[in-house]
Amino acid sequence: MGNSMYHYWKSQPEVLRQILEQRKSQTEEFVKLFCAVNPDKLYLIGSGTSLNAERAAAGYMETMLDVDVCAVPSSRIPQLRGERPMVVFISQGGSSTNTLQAMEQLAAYPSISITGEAECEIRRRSSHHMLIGCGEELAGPKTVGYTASVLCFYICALEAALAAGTIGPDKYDAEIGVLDLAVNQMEENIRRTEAWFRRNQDELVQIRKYVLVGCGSAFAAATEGCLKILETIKVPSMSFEFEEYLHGPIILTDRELGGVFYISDAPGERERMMELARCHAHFSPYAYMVTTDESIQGAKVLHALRTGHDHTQIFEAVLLPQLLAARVPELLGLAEGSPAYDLYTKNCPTKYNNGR
Ligand SMILES: O=P(O)(O)OC[C@H]1O[C@](O)(CO)[C@@H](O)[C@@H]1O
Repeated sequence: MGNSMYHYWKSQPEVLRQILEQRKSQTEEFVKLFCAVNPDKLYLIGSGTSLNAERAAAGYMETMLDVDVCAVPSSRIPQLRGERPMVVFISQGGSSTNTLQAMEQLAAYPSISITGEAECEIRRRSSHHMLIGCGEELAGPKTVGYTASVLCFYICALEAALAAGTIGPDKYDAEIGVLDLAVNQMEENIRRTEAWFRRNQDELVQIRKYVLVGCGSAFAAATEGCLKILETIKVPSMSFEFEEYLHGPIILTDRELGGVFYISDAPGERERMMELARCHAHFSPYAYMVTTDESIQGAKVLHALRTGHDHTQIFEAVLLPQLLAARVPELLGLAEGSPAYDLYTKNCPTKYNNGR
């Protein structure tokens, strides 16, 4: 239990609270570099869940810092643009070979690395470094590593924006208040997600393919959630932005498709999404809704607490697929990992020195 995915899943509110509390010291190195470089373009570079965290956080960082923020995969480095670009490498384990390669390729630019592991190759090769703040996550597929990475990007943006004067103290306090609320709500959202799982457990173990549909940050969280589902339950799992789903992918709906619909709170959009969930339920027994609307009732409905701010929906929407990934494999008696993954990475390593 101590190193299980479930254990890390459940630890999220506590870890995130600690990151919020220590935000000044944790972001010190980032803020110093940001103020020295005064970048007009910020590149976030990483792989897998780290890449999903970058993508989730980029929009908020851009708004707070008032600079262009580009989230790119380690293996696809573009020609850097801007007069004063700054690079942020993120790696939870700190040893991904493609991120190390990206660091070599971009050695001429001012950069900082952010890692989960305190002792790692990426840190050894960095001139500037900071920790994600979630400690070592020993379970293979990361849960707290994701939400901690997103929060880490958020606090970097807030502290640097305050130091650079892009936002004033009142705005800063208000933004911290929103993050604080989201982390407090996470505790109750964890409880509600577990209760939802218990109510639906018997049918959840039968689902052989998934689609997760959301808007804004719920879509970003759904994308990370799908990665978790397919890495653990080992079934196809797709995420779509709501309106994009209607433009074709909906055609895949059949009685075996499990659908999770994050119902938007925006008027108009909310009704259209509700209708989509009802349409899915018409064809499949596996139609699940996540909503703040208490008037919608039923065992399949998960009532979530939200702050009313899009960027904090990450911390709520990702909980459901993360819990599926943490619990369903054990109920199905599935083995961890895969022979194909092991064979491939033996011949073509993705971690420096096997991650040691
Ligand atoms: O964030 P890191 O440690 O660079 O790892 C990138 C990805 O590689 C994996 O470790 C798989 O090789 C994923 O779990 C992770 O998201």
